[in-house]
Amino acid sequence: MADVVELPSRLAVLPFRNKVLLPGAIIRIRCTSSSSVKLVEQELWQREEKGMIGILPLRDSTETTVVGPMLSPGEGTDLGERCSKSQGAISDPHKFDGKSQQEVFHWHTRGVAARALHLSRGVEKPSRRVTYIVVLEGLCRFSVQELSTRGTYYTAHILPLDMMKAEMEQVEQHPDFIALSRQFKATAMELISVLEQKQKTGGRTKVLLETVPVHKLADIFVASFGISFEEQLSMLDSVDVKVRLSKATELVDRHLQSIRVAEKIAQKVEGQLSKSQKEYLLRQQMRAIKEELGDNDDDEDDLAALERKMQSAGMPPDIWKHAQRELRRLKKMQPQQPGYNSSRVYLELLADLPWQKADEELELDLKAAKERLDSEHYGLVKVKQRIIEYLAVRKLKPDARGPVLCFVGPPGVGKTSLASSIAASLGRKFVRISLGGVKDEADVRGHRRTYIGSMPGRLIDGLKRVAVCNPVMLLDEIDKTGSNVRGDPTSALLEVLDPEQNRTFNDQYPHSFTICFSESSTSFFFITHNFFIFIEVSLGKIYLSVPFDLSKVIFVATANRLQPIPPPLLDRMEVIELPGYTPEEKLRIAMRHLIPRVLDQHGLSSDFLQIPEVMVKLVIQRYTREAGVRNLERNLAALARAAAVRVAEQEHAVPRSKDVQGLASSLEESRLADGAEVDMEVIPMGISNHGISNEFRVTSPLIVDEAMLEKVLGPPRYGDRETAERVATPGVSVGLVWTAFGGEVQFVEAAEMVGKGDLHLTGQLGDVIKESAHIALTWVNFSLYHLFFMCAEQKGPNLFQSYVTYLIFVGNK
Ligand SMILES: Nc1ncnc2c1ncn2[C@@H]1O[C@H](COP(=O)(O)OP(=O)(O)OP(=O)(O)O)[C@@H](O)[C@H]1O
Repeated sequence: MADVVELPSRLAVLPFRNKVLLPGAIIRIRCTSSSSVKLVEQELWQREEKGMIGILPLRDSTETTVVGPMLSPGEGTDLGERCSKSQGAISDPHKFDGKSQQEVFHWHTRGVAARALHLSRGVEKPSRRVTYIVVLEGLCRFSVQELSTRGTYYTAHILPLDMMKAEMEQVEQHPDFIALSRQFKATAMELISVLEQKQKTGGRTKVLLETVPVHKLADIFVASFGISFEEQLSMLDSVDVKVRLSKATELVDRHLQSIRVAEKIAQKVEGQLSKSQKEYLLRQQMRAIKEELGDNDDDEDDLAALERKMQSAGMPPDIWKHAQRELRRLKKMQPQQPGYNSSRVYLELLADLPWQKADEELELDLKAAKERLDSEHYGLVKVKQRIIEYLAVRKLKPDARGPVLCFVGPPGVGKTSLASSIAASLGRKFVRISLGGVKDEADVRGHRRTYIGSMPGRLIDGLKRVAVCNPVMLLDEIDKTGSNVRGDPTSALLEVLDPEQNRTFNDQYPHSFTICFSESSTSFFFITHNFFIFIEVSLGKIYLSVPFDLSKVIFVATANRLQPIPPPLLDRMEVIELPGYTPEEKLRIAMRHLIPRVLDQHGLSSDFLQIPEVMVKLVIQRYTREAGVRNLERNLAALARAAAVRVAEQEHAVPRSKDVQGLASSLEESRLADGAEVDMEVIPMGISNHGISNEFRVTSPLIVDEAMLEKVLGPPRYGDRETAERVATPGVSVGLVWTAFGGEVQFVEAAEMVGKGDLHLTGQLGDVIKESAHIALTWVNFSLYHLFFMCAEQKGPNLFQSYVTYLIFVGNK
């Protein structure tokens, strides 16, 4: 950009309607009107050196205000070299062709000389009209002294307005100018930084700031952003560089502020947009997940469904209030928020608990109950009698505080099935809570709600499963609970069943259970006064108390042994012992109950399999050693499975009716005789599955014999011969022991070893047994014997005798 531009005294003038070209600005225009095409052609296109033209703003004459000297070139197309010094207006200077004469335009008296940087010529088809595209660069200001026409376009006699170099240098020294230019540059720099952040450009503009004289920069900056025509004109008229700088500073600053405000608004809008977009995206994802899970019921709002479920759960009013409070909290939470899930699970639990739902108790028919017990269980006369008494009391006083029955006996003696018979007699649902192996207190009490994956205790879970508040609840294997660092479940059960611990709650026999929620507790925990249970659950810092009426539940407990049950818990229950069965009783149970049940379970009947008494006896003697009948049942089931395979493997035949048989046989015969093709008659096989199963051709039932026993059950595991054989060995004696599995014969083996004369006892022996061995040794007064014991836990006086016998035997040998 040249510092000072030499201007001719006359320039062809291109009118800019409501537009200004400022010095330093570059503009690309398309010339289509005949006058401008002519101007470009003659002044720029046909010249060898780069031409220069004047750009003069032209204002629509909507008002009478005169901006500057006006020219009234008259009407018509060819104005010739006529010129006029009078001020006035022109009718559409672009339309010298005389097409429109209505509009009046006012020429501005100051313009900008412009140099063509680029020219391109085009011919429109099919009119063959010539057009030009011109890239112009604004050079310097001029004032119009005189305007005249040359052919179809205007020319102007002009005077340059820019200062000469020396003059400019002088102004540049002026403190006002220095201050103004500093201020302008600072504002311009700020604008550049803002634009840089937005558009990541601005490097080039910064260079301009350092290299281009500041009075030119003012024009360049103002020209680069949109301002009103009036402002553009005012900028054009600012010939004084100080005025120009201050105006430019003002305009740049205003532009800067407007960018900042726009940015703020944009950020706000963008924030709102991105939030709503995020929500939209999440909802879309949620919908997709639901669809994937097959849970695409969009209309069903989860929480609304939960609320409906809670409403229909029949909670007592105070619990309903508490649940509503919790639901309100949940509604305010985001699903991703910690605690949302546990809160939700908790409410689901409250909604699922059978607060009021109870099975209607049948009118208790004691005779029917007795018959049922007899039909389902062999023997157990005293036990059945006690159950009938229990039921009779309940019949007379349904809300009577009855004891918790506890069936104690070896495995497989019918404890569970007796409890289930009680439920059936009362017409109530039966739920079994297995306490075997429960070592964590939280298993019974439930987990803290603050614990991720927390669950209610087994009792509450059982109630949820059975979905009625008056089931018969079997606390199975109550003696099998152990303790560890996480607490003692037995103590929790004690709180459930021991009235002594909760005397403060109710001296009378209470009829409601309470679940309390407290932070102090480790989890759900039960404090009971008979049927009062308090379950404590932590809920952050909020203490809650939710009572649950469990008075309608009938508790029955089972245990294999009495010893592990803590005396206070034992006191709370009425123990009914089931000592186990003799072989004869087992035989009766097998013949009357087990075999029919096993056959039925395997889809068989006595037509397919028969197990004679003598074989059952053998199974009892040789394949089982138990107080109950569980293994016996298992062995019988193995025989039934073997028989089922055999029957299923047998070829089955669909019996033919007499007619069909006759027809078929005649067809078969004729076919065989002639060797010709026979039209086959298709007989529809409308036979149900049941029908087919009855069509097995059973020639004769399978009768279990000794060979089959060995084939199916393997070689005998226990035998009479074993005892005789073993005691024939020197140093082996027989002792009687009683374990959880019933009475058993155990072998005691002593062996003499070379050594110092110590007594070594091997195996897992209890203190009583160890003591017996030492007493025996002292008594016999022998020095060194080694005993081998084959049982794990044994006791009883007979072992002592065995030791003595064989210590003497070994010593005398
Ligand atoms: N006296 C009996 N009459 C008929 N069937 C019996 C008798 N005693 C036990 N049974 C049967 O033996 C099987 C095992 O009984 P059950 O499961 O009730 O034993 P349990 O004493 O509860 O054992 P565990 O202590 O292992 O739980 C059941 O099929 C049951 O019907």
